[in-house]
Amino acid sequence: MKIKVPASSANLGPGFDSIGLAVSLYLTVTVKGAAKEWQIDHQLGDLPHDKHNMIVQTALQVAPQLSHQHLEVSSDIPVTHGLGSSSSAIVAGIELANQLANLKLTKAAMVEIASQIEGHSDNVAPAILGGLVVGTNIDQHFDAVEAPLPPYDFVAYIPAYSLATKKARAVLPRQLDYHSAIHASAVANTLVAALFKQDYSLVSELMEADNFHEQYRAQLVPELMPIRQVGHVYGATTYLSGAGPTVMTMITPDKTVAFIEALRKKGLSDRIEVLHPDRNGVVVDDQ
Ligand SMILES: Nc1ncnc2c1ncn2[C@@H]1O[C@H](COP(=O)(O)OP(=O)(O)OP(=O)(O)O)[C@@H](O)[C@H]1O
Ligand SMILES: N[C@@H](CCO)C(=O)O
Repeated sequence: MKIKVPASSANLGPGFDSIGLAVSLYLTVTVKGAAKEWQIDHQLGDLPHDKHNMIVQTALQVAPQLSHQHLEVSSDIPVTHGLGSSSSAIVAGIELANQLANLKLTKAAMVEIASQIEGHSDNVAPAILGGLVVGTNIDQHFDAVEAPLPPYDFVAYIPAYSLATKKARAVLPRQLDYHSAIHASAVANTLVAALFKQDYSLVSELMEADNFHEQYRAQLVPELMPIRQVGHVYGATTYLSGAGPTVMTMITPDKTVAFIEALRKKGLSDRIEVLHPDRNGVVVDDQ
């Protein structure tokens, strides 16, 4: 059995902790069979190879009775880079428990569990459901609405350094004053309306008008503003993906190549991936 989970790009500017898009990088977990102890084969740096691995920890949280398994994990989602690697691991763990313990969880139930574990739902919801998801936890449950997919390429500029979500949340203010909060929320509300109306010139303006997090995190990700400026030359829209440091640019496909060449000319030499929305979310292949 193989479990495949997409990466996700959260926030899309002002949709802080509430908007996320599943994108075309993947974590794959292959279940090789029963084992004496949990054994996780992977080449993903210093992540644990035993029961302390986040995928196993999550699976055991959902189904504590699971017997030990030998798993093979591969992933092209960079870890601690703002593309939802932890959410993809959590979602893989929930699906692993779901399949091995035959829990028959619906996707909605999986989102509930995953958002409780992750603490916010903007990465886990698209990783499970696929597509562009707007959602929030309220009264102990999760409300999610799937939005139309923007017809754009998503160019991810992935700096070589990593940035833990915890560190990127530590630079945020503890409070916003009342008027600033109302304005920030008004921008986010209008962005959501524009996404559903598929009015992408409005989407572009509002996606770059975040007041919740980007101005505080820009000091940690010096690439954000230069990439946004280059993007403007190509009519593109740029935001900080999740907690960063990945910088995401939403661009008309016929401009993608020229945009990437312009980034390279500016000396931005780190990894670049041209991504597309993933429509499926987590999938299981029984072969
Ligand atoms: N494939 C994986 N297997 C097991 N654990 C993983 C895997 N990928 C990520 N993790 C865990 O998730 C942690 C990274 O989480 P973090 O929230 O800081 O970054 P991120 O999820 O990549 O970024 P963001 O939440 O901003 O999109 C890693 O330190 C590791 O503990
Ligand atoms: N919304 C989250 C995503 C990262 O987990 C943040 O920006 O901190």
